[in-house]
Amino acid sequence: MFCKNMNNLKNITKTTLSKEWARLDRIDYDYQFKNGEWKRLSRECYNRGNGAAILLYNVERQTVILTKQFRMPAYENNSREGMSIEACAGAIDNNDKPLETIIRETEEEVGYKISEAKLVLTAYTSPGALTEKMFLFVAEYDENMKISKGGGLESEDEDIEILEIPFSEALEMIKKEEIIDAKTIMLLQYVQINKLLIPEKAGI
Ligand SMILES: Nc1nc2c(ncn2[C@@H]2O[C@H](COP(=O)(O)OP(=O)(O)O[C@H]3O[C@H](CO)[C@@H](O)[C@H](O)[C@@H]3O)[C@@H](O)[C@H]2O)c(=O)[nH]1
Ligand SMILES: [Mg+2]
Repeated sequence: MFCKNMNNLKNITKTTLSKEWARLDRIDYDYQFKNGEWKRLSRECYNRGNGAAILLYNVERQTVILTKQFRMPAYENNSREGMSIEACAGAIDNNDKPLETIIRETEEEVGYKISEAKLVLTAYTSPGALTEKMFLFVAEYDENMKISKGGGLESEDEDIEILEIPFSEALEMIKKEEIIDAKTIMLLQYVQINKLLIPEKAGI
């Protein structure tokens, strides 16, 4: 069996090593190196589906909305880094579209009702280990869109603090390594590079 568009890949077999919350598969495959030699290789792939994230920004206030929550994998890596500051994000349920997911997560996690969002980046977050592809959005927010306190779903054991912080401070937090989540850094830098938040726009 050959993989789509790849004639240097064949005989792919999949063994599920673990299937609880998500699925860990070992995938074995024959791969032909540039020198022509074929080798049987093996890679573990963790599959928890795809994800969506959003950076909410307000031009008048020059602020962004972020979340703060405990992340066990980050704590496991470095116990001082367990509390993670991130853009609002959620896993995409099987049949959902990324936009539907992010509109729902925005209400659940930060309490803002948005009706539209702009897809600005699509990125594999860790393509050597995760199957996950992330869809990254931006949207403007204002206080009229705040319809609930947010904080995440108790039924899902979510415990999310909502932060509204000046954009300039968020950029400083990247420099100080207080924001170390990749999707969040990408979104903040997208807003910076594309000048979505600049003082002139706010009339400052
Ligand atoms: N029991 C159990 N529950 C889990 C596990 N992993 C996640 N959950 C539950 O599933 C919920 C997932 O919440 P979401 O808001 O949908 O996802 P997320 O954890 O914020 O993930 C988002 O960010 C991740 C980190 O950047 C992304 O990896 C992911 O794709 C998504 O965008 C969590 O609150 C938790 O209740 C697990 O291993 N075990
Ligand atoms: Mg989330």
